[in-house]
Amino acid sequence: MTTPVLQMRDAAFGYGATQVIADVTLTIDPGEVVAILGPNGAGKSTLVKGLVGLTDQLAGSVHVLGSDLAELEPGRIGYVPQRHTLATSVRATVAEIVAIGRLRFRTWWRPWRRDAEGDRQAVARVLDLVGLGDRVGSDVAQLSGGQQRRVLIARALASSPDLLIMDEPTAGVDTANQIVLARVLEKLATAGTTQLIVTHELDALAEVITRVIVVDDGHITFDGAPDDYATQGLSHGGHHHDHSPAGGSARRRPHFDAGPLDLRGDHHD
Ligand SMILES: Nc1ncnc2c1ncn2[C@@H]1O[C@H](COP(=O)(O)OP(=O)(O)OP(=O)(O)O)[C@@H](O)[C@H]1O
Repeated sequence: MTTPVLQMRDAAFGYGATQVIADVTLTIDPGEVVAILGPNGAGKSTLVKGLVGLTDQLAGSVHVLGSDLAELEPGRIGYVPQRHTLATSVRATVAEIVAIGRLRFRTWWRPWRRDAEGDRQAVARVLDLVGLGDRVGSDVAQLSGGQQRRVLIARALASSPDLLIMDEPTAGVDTANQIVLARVLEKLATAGTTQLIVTHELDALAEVITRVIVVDDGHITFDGAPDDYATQGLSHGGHHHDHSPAGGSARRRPHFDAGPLDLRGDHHD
């Protein structure tokens, strides 16, 4: 039996004493590409931010590949925040931003010893993957919003995460760039990258999604295959209450022979 990438039981998340989302029980297996849908303010961001320590876990258990979330080594979960671009007065090149994702592979006891060639290759590889292989040396401020979003995806991928979380990756991006982004996510899915994507634009990502979770008013109200969401979910106004915690009916990607991205390079000591 494969170890689930993510396993949550009766988990709740919020801000300090304020609970925003509760009773989250779900299992995500390797290779699944899960869309999290739901109205504004439902608690989608609060849920995914809880997985990277940006909101507080207030109840239940959360395990990532068998490890308790509280003990998880940084970088195991890649995170692309919502509505975030790289417009800044601090100048940085695309490669410099993406290289931040490599910090996971520096050791605290020897921070100066780095595998410069391994880092360079990993950065080049993730930039190729997101279609920005020719922009390595560009100033990020010169890139479009959609391209900056792809730089952030590359930065998250540079840490070779077991799970890639993206909060509304296609929001505020024009249709042409949405298509480019959808292709990037498809490529990642083919490589076996497990993805959790908060989105309002399911249509743009229809080809890549293997499972849909709907969050409404701080609870999961649907968890199942995209086809079931399309047929049952819509006919019930998007609020299907036959909640299947283990996602047993979720469609699995029929083929993925490549393993998850491994960009660790030579970080052995
Ligand atoms: N820093 C915070 N402190 C307290 N409450 C917050 C904080 N940030 C968000 N909330 C509250 O948490 C609730 C859920 O917000 P969240 O951003 O998770 O929703 P969402 O489903 O991601 O919405 P959207 O689609 O608009 O991004 C909202 O009622 C919001 O007011």
